[in-house]
Amino acid sequence: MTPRHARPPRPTADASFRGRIAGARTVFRQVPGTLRLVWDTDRRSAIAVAALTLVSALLPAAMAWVGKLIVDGVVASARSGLAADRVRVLWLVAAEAGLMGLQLALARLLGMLRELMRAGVGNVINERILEKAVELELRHFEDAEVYDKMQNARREASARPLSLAMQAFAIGQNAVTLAALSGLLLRLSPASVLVIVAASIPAFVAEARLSAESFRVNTWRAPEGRKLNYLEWILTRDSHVKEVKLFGLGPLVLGRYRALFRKFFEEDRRIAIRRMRAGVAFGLVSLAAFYGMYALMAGRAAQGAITLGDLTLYIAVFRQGQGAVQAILSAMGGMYEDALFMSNLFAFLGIPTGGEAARVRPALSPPRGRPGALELRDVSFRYPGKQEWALRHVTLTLAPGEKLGLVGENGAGKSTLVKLLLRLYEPTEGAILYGGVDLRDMDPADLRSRIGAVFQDFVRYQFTAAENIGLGNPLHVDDRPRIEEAARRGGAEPVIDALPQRYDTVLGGWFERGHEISAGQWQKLAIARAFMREAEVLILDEPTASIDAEAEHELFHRFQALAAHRSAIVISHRFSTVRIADRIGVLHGGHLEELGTHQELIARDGRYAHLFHLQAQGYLD
Ligand SMILES: Nc1ncnc2c1ncn2[C@@H]1O[C@H](COP(=O)(O)OP(=O)(O)OP(=O)(O)O)[C@@H](O)[C@H]1O
Repeated sequence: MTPRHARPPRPTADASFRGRIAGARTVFRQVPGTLRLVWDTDRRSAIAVAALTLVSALLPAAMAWVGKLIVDGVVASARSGLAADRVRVLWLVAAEAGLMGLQLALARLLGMLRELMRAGVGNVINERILEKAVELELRHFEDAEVYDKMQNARREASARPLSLAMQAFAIGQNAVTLAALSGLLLRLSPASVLVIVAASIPAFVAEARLSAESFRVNTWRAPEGRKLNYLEWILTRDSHVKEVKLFGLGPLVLGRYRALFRKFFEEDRRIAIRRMRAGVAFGLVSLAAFYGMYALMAGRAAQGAITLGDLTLYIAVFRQGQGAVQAILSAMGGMYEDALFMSNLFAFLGIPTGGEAARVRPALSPPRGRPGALELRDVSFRYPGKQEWALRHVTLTLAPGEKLGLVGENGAGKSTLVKLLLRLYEPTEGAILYGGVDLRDMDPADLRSRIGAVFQDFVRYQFTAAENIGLGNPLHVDDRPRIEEAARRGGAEPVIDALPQRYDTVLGGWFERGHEISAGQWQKLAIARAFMREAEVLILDEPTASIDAEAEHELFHRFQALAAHRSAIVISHRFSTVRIADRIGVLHGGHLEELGTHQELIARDGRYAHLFHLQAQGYLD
């Protein structure tokens, strides 16, 4: 079950100017880390992009200057009527065409490099996220907040870092362009440089605010986004289709999907409209600034104070300058948004792990080969963030080689006990010892390598039958004789024999040529998987839920023989199964209520005896 957490308060922006500056500073602190990430991923492309960007940055000024020379040349040539002047003009036009061609080629080249980098960088980030996911512990996956962080990071991870780097390049490029243009403009009118910059600032502020809002909305939305994915999943998964059809769930789920989507869409629409309004308003401000200055310069040209070429230069430079300023400001806005998302990614990558590491160094390790005694000393456990105890004061010792049956109603705490034994969680109170060593002092990998387990919700790997078994021991995933032996021990041989390509048959319906098998057959493979390792302790959490009575009988007798030297814990709702265990524990509401042999518990005439007779009666009737 996924624990429900109280929803965090909806984040509100600190609206004060100081708060905003501080917020922006925190956000932009993500920039160096991100750039380093991109740099580390693909240095050669990064250098190439930087060099090409620099060349592109100088082109607008060069073209504006050539444009001015052309106009002045035309005027001069018209006045002089000399052929040499005409030829000079033609050369200038050819030069401008050359510059345009260069610009075009550079833009394409940059586009291609960006595409290649996008794939490379995206992949590296995704790998980091997956590596982190491998590092995370079960408690993280069962924590909705951490889960949301992961989804948030995954959603945006591949695109954002490169986007941020490209925004940084765009800022650099436009800054160089602007500097070159300003150099030209200063000659004519220093005031216009100031006008260009001043007219663009309000647009920038608006853009940054809207970016922050769009980020807040997206982050806030993560839990709902997950719900949306889940609804989509219900309607598109093969495993759900039977119930969806039978109960006619399509319209209901689709309705919920639509309602959620509409809510998202409304928020997006609101932001898009505000963006559009701000864009129009501030665009008009820039336009007014441009035409004001244009009128001024046209007047000066009309008076003959500047040449026609100067006026042309002025128009080109002013337009391009304004474009460059706006590009810088919008790149800064975009960078702000990217950096916000990167803070999400870094937050995910920064989730502290290693909580499972052994408390002592070097970690303790009981002797291998023979099972050790498994001891629960007054163990109590509460799931993180929960008030109720899932296990309370459980004390129990499992002698080496002993087989323990565990029974109890749904929610009694049986699976929780298994999670503690595997050290997927630690006891809130008390301690668990294996071979005399507290589990917290052992390396979890060492502990887990000694345990073979079949979980209630075992996995159906959409791989070959051989891999489905071999994955029980990654070191031997290709070791066919060992896999065959595990299949024999786990009673999976008949399943394999019935498959068209035996061990090489791809199982499940997800991929082409996949061969679907029954729930019981899947379960037999899962049991065989547990036999892939020389486990000291076997844990079977309801291993027989899907297999038929005859197979169950056979499994348990084989199991008794195979597990002769191993300890075992078998959880089952079938009393006919657990009765063959050496001792049986009855869990009730997290308490170990009864413990003893089948005979002892029957003689005691308590809960076990009651439930046993109830089930036996059911069979007899
Ligand atoms: N991940 C979790 N987070 C919070 N509470 C949980 C979690 N998993 C189980 N619980 C709670 O802990 C208690 C024990 O659950 P557990 O899964 O151990 O029961 P069980 O005996 O294995 O039941 P079943 O026979 O249905 O498999 C239940 O009250 C359950 O609601």
